[in-house]
Amino acid sequence: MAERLPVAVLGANGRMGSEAVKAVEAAPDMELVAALGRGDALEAIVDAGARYVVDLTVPDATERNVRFAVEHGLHVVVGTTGWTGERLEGLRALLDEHPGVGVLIAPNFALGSVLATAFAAKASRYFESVEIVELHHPEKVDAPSGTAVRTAQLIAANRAEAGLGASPDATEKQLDGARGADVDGVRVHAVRLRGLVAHQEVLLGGPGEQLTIRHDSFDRASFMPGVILGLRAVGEHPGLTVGLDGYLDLGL
Ligand SMILES: NC(=O)C1=CN([C@@H]2O[C@H](COP(=O)(O)OP(=O)(O)OC[C@H]3O[C@@H](n4cnc5c(N)ncnc54)[C@H](OP(=O)(O)O)[C@@H]3O)[C@@H](O)[C@H]2O)C=CC1
Ligand SMILES: O=C(O)C1=N[C@H](C(=O)O)C[C@H](O)C1
Repeated sequence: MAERLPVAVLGANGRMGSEAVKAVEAAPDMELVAALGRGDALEAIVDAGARYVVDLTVPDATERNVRFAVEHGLHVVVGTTGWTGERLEGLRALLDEHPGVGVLIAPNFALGSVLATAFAAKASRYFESVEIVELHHPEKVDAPSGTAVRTAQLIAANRAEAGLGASPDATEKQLDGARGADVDGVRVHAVRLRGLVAHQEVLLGGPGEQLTIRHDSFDRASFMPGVILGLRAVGEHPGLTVGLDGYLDLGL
């Protein structure tokens, strides 16, 4: 039998990390060799013989964790949010110094969400107006969600390619925040509501019509196939990949 992938999970006591621990333990081709929480020394993942790391921590910790893993030659699958353009550039430069190491930064591991984002980006060039509403559980510490930021960036890039600019908006007076956040010219609205897990709607409007592209994660189990897929593929994709779609042939 082939050697099992030795995996360490960071953020192992969190909502996502605890699910990832179970998913790795259940994967026949993987072995969970370390499960670290806040305050545990990162050296433990090296001592445990991990070759793959999953980071599901907090925006303030993820950059340090990922850089540590890359510097030690470990492949990393990252679900944590907070990866600004500047952080990504820094990581790209570090990866150039460590050829062969792969990092996947996946704003969303749910296949339906990855598809919804891809569909929305494609559709956005055919509609005059587009706005994003993301809806999450009230424990979420960041807004807007990483998924919404990524969706807005891809929409803006697709619209720019098609020669389209920002959606029309005659607003002259507003209460602060009433029109949401501006991400690359796309308005993003964040809802935090008890009972929700992770949801997103992209609203596309044209004369006399609306297309809504909605995805719902009702349970964190929805993210686990993507985490496992990422772990199986990351070693075959040296350098930085942003978005699980980078490992999927979506044909879009
Ligand atoms: N890509 C995707 O598909 C998804 C991504 N996410 C993202 O994943 C991240 C985690 O979300 P969630 O699980 O809900 O958050 P939680 O707050 O439940 O979990 C975060 C965990 O990280 C721990 N932690 C903090 N700092 C460190 C550190 N330096 N080393 C190790 N562990 C640390 C925390 O410890 P303590 O409990 O002691 O504070 C906590 O247990 C968020 O950024 C979220 O947006 C969430 C869902 C899906
Ligand atoms: O914090 C969460 O819960 C989620 N975070 C990710 C994000 O910010 O996009 C992914 C998903 O939306 C759940």
